Amino acid sequence: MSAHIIDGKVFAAKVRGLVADGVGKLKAEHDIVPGLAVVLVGEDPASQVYVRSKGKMTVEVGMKSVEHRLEADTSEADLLAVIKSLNEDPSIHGILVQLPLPKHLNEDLVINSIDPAKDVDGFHISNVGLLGTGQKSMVPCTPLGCLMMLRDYHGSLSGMDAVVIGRSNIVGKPMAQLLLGDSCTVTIAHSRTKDLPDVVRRADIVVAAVGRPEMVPGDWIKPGATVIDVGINRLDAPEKGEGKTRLVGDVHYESAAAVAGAITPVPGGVGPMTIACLLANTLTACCRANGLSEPEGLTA
Ligand SMILES: Nc1nc2c(c(=O)[nH]1)N[C@@H](CN(C=O)c1ccc(C(=O)N[C@@H](CCC(=O)O)C(=O)O)cc1)CN2
Repeated sequence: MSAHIIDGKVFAAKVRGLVADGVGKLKAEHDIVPGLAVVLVGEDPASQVYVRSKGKMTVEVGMKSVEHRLEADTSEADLLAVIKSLNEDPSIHGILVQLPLPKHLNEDLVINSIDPAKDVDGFHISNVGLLGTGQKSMVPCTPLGCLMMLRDYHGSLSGMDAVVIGRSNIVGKPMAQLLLGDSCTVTIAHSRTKDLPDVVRRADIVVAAVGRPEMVPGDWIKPGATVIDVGINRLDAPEKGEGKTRLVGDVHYESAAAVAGAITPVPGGVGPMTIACLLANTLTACCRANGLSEPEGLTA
């Protein structure tokens, strides 16, 4: 058996197309342009790439893009002042602080200083609480992207057994809430879970978000299950040349693809959906801020 490959690049392009349509309609009917501000502190190379991509794609879908690049030693007070000015700026509907932040900054404090209505990452404690209680919220981009791919592939997820491996605030916990919201029976597994292979073997849906390269082998996967690999791990690849690297997920792709019904690759799976969902969330935030109906198919 060979799994269906869920192509995140193609799916993300479709989502960005829907966002661009929504942005065009807002402009034509209401003369409103959604604005997204991204704040980057420091020079983490991967973060710089993601922030550049976010800015480029924001402009491509017709939105206003603002970038604040701050020095690595920026004080908490200065960062909070930037966020305050963005909270008060009516042309900005979405604010995102790129993570990870340098160690001297308190991530929770910084995130919770963002206006929850503009918190397009869905990390603010108010949005976490709203999602956890099944109320309308901003939903974290990576789990939202996973949910969209699962719904697109399966239609209804109702009654399916889902295992989320990983309990981070950014992916594992919100992913579990979203699957619960779609009536899955959800298990959150983590480093202390007993008999992890057996737990995973029971699942119709496996979401791997642990950050450990190729930790989940194919013989943990139930035949026909759907595997969503959130991991992005960079390994040395001397076979490609000196200093070269290759990306792998948290799932051992070849062995898992041999038994799964469907699987997301790395790269080209969940990753591209993260930025597409950020744009979708910005459009949603803009519609909500203006009392307009939300775009269809772009929210949880
Ligand atoms: N404030 C936030 N910070 C971070 C988030 C987030 O959602 N909000 N997520 C990640 C980084 N991230 C976006 O910010 C992100 C990660 C990966 C990709 C992606 O498209 N990956 C590609 C591979 C890219 C590569 O070659 O490195 C793929 O998987 O195909 C997009 C966005 C942490 N920080």
